[in-house]
Amino acid sequence: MTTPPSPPAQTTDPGRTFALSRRLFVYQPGLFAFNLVMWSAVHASPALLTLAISGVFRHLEEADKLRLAGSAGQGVDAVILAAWASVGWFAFVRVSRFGIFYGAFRAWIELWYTLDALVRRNLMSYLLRARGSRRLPDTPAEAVSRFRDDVDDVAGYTEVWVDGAGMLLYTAIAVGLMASVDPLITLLVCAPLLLMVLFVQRLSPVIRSYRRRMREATARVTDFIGETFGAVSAVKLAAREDGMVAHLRALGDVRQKAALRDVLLTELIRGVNTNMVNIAVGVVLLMGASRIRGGAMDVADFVLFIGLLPRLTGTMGFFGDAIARHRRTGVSYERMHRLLQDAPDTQPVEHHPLYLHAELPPAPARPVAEPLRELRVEGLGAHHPGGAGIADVSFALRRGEFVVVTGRIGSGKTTLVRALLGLMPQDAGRTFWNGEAVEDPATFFVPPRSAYTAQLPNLFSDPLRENVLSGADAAELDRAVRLAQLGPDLAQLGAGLDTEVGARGVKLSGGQVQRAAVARMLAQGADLLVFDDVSSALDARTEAALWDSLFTELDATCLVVSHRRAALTRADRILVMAGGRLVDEGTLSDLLARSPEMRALWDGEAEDGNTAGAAPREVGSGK
Ligand SMILES: Nc1ncnc2c1ncn2[C@@H]1O[C@H](COP(=O)(O)OP(=O)(O)OP(=O)(O)O)[C@@H](O)[C@H]1O
Repeated sequence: MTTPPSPPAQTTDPGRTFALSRRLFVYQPGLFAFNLVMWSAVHASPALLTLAISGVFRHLEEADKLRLAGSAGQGVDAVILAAWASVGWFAFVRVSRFGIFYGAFRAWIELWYTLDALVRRNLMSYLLRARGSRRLPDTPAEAVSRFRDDVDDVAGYTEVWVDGAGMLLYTAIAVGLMASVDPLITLLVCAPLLLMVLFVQRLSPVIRSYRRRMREATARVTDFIGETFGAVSAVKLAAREDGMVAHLRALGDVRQKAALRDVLLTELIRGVNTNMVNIAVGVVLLMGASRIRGGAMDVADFVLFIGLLPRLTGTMGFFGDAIARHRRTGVSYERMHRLLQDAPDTQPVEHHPLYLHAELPPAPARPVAEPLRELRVEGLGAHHPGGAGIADVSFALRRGEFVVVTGRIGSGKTTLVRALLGLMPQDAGRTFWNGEAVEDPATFFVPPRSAYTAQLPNLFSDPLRENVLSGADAAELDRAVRLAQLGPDLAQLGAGLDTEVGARGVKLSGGQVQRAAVARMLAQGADLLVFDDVSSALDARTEAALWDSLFTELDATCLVVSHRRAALTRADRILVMAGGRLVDEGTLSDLLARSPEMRALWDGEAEDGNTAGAAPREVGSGK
């Protein structure tokens, strides 16, 4: 599995990034403003500290001069008092910085996590509800990375603005103070620092490409490990352990080289940066010493320079980094947009309540749906990215019918039910529920109208009970378990319904996963039940018992993908798919009489030895 390269940064519009970020920051304007004030105090207060220290030296120098000039008494005392006042001021600022920093940090964490949560909520909400965007454009690992890294980048970008105001204030004060003392030294010190920032800026595409390669190499290793875990038995069966280890080692080597390059460049820049500060301090020491000797500068001014300089480089580096982060944020917005596909680009920053400090409101009651009388599908078409799919499929399903979709492997059965239910985009056709056109199948075909069991159902890593109920009324539990033929399994599983099923239900057998998924579907009490080949992991007798119990106890309408006789013999009508088209439709006896395709399927099934319930059921017979 390869990770597609990230979209290039230059395609992002910096103005759009500003607009989206602004919308995000004002989610809680009070909290944002509080952060701005607190962090301005944190960043600008060191200038006050340096001023205080410089003040101490200035007063001491003054006292010395007064003493040398022969004056004593009140004048000197007043200056010494002023020096103590500066020390007191220093101590006050120093101590209050602890409090300010604590408050600022708490406020920042609150803001950051709130914005993180908001963006994640917005992405998830769109993925769960949006039309036509249900198929993820990339791998699930990529989607997780959007939720983790890109959301962090976008919400963390607030830091640039929160810190920026304080940094700007500090830079203005520091440069102003230094220039008022000695413009030439200020220029000599600031110019190389500025050049360094520009140099790092020029290097930033290289830094980004090294970083990107490192992330891609890491993602390849992660993906490979994930795939290996998912295919342990296949690897063992094929005796491919050595090959897998060698491949992992090769991926690890590539990752190591990419990581080394990235870290080396970053550390090199950091080293040069730190040394630039040392060089700047050296310049001040050399030039300052000669100026002090010449009387053009006093110790207090000198202290001012030495005190303000180190942080000044930090702030300049910060602004260089801020530009890079702005671009990175733009790229993150673009990636999220790609994940959401058809969403407006403002979707990640929309304002919605988060309930971080309050109880969640109760889930909205399920809408009361009009009971199904007839489902009609006209000219349905849907295609997978490779081009395979279904075209021009039309059929109708009336209340209480048991309709089986059958066909050879790859004939389009699964594609038909998934497209019908809106689980993949349709590219043609219309669907009518009791004569009313269905506008958005994905949000329409949900309980209580319809429920679906996939060919390979997913369970959550929860107790079996939670998996079966999945939000349904607990009163439905026993009946759903019984109808789905899950009862005998409960006796086998040590903890019955309290059994933890493990990630994706790995602690259950294939058949148990399918029966649990069927029970989950039945618990929803839906009108239309759609089964995609659930019989593939059920023995013929259990399958026959499953259909029989549905007929006797439920008033449901069923659309069932199957090639098994247990289902075919019970069908009111059979839809025969071949090459992505509906090639025939009728009762089993009619189809067996006229359709060579149906006869081939029926005979193929007999060869598999699946003969439970083999006698064709009369059309319209009671259930
Ligand atoms: N995710 C996918 N991406 C690309 N092509 C796909 C995808 N899923 C199915 N196809 C292709 O679409 C066609 C129809 O597949 P589909 O799964 O609908 O057939 P099916 O009749 O349900 O097969 P089976 O009996 O094996 O479940 C096949 O050619 C298949 O290769």
